[in-house]
Amino acid sequence: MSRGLLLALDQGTSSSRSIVFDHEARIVAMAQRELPQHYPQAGWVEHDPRRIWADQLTTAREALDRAGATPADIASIGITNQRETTLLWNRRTGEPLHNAIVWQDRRAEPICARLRERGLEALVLQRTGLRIDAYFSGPKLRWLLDHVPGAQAAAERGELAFGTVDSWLLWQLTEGRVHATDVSNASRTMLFDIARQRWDEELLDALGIPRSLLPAVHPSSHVFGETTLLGGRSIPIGGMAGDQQSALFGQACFEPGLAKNTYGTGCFMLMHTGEAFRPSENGLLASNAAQPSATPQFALEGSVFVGGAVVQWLRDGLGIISSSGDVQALAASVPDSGGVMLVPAFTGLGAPYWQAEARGSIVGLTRGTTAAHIARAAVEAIAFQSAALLQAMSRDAQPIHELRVDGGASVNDLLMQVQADLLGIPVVRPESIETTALGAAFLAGLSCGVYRGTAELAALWRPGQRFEPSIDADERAARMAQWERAVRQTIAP
Ligand SMILES: Nc1ncnc2c1ncn2[C@@H]1O[C@H](COP(=O)(O)OP(=O)(O)O)[C@@H](O)[C@H]1O
Ligand SMILES: O=P(O)(O)OC[C@H](O)CO
Repeated sequence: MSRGLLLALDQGTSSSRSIVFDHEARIVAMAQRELPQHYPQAGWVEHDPRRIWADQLTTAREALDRAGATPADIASIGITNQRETTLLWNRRTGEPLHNAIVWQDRRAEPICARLRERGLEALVLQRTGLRIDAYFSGPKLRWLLDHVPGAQAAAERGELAFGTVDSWLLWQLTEGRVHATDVSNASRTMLFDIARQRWDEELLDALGIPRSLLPAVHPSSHVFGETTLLGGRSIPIGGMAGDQQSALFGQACFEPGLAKNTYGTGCFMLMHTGEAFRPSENGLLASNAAQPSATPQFALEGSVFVGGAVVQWLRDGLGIISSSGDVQALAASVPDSGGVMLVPAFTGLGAPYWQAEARGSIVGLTRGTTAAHIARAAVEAIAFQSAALLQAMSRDAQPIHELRVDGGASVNDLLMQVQADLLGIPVVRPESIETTALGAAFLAGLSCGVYRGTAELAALWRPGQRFEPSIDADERAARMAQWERAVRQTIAP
């Protein structure tokens, strides 16, 4: 008899992972492979599409093995992925025409500059919820069509397929039978009308992108296809979503005003905003949330470029800790940062400041400043940046009542406490912080009848630790004002 397990394929920027969940959302087994990064030029980042697929398949087989499961035990597969990363392949041979261009890659900036010169910013914001930026897939695809010899002509003959990583994995799993994506991934291409949920003709024309390249778009919970590559019996692929929207879903944020923050290398904060689309007026991005049905759902998003990475800098740049986990003890060895403020604008500042040229600063140093004060200021900087994002979100949408957290740095209790203090709302860390993969498993389980609806999923979200604010509103306002002063000094020293 089937064990009703769910297999999540989580293809991230730094690794490919596969996790088997049981019906109660508990992890049964997992496997992981690091993904090599390629930097052919300054500002360029690439991944090998074949390596992505090979590692994903290997980890899926390993996870099944470790779970003692056969394909017959797996009710459905969910895919979640690094978003925006752009691939182009030949429909007949399945051969990629180029390495995948990773979301961090800036090479498409001149293409974006031309779109801005043509005055397309308002149209892009209204249709896609996004700013014109090289981050998104559309400009990256334009670059590929311009620079891979013969690509534009082959695309016009209908010979090529474009996809984000979800589409690539689906194509491989279905052995070239299915070319599709979900709304949450499509909404990060800068080519998708997120309210009407279809590819946008005007934007496709503006970028000169042939329609035949594009995948079909479905809700995130949908039977996209099936695969026999994990063994004899075919398994449905029942869910797909971009990783940040998948984490929002895995955190059971199904209602307007529910929000999550993922503390990894950077931080990604998303708030569910319901079924009505309104572009941000505060420098945030709007996208489609992971959708259980065809009814459009939206999320606001803001990201902090340097989150946990500031801790890596303490380790590798300053050498004041020997592993990331040591930062908590060092930062907690002093009661506060002694007036030191660290603004980690190593690569500029993102939302809500959008200061690409800004560079980092440390202010408030005295003769008494120690490594512990710097470490504390670094941890606090992660929380300050996230608090500024949340304030912008609350101005755009509605106040939120608690923040759900996940990601590698969310294990840091001091960081979580400072975050609750600065937000003035509880910060809740679930029992399992594998919420990205869990979101994909939930989506896959819904389309295949393992779960009946989101109410059942909300009951499976298990809070672990809750951090309550411990300072009053006046102190909170004073600390945020101190942060904003430090940011102003950083932007205009
Ligand atoms: N205890 C800790 N306190 C603060 N940051 C931490 C801690 N442990 C790990 N980190 C940071 O978390 C990040 C890794 O988190 P992870 O979710 O794996 O990131 P990503 O998915 O971006 O690779 C690193 O930047 C690391 O410095
Ligand atoms: O793979 P991650 O976790 O670094 O997430 C990448 C984001 O989806 C980029 O938008």
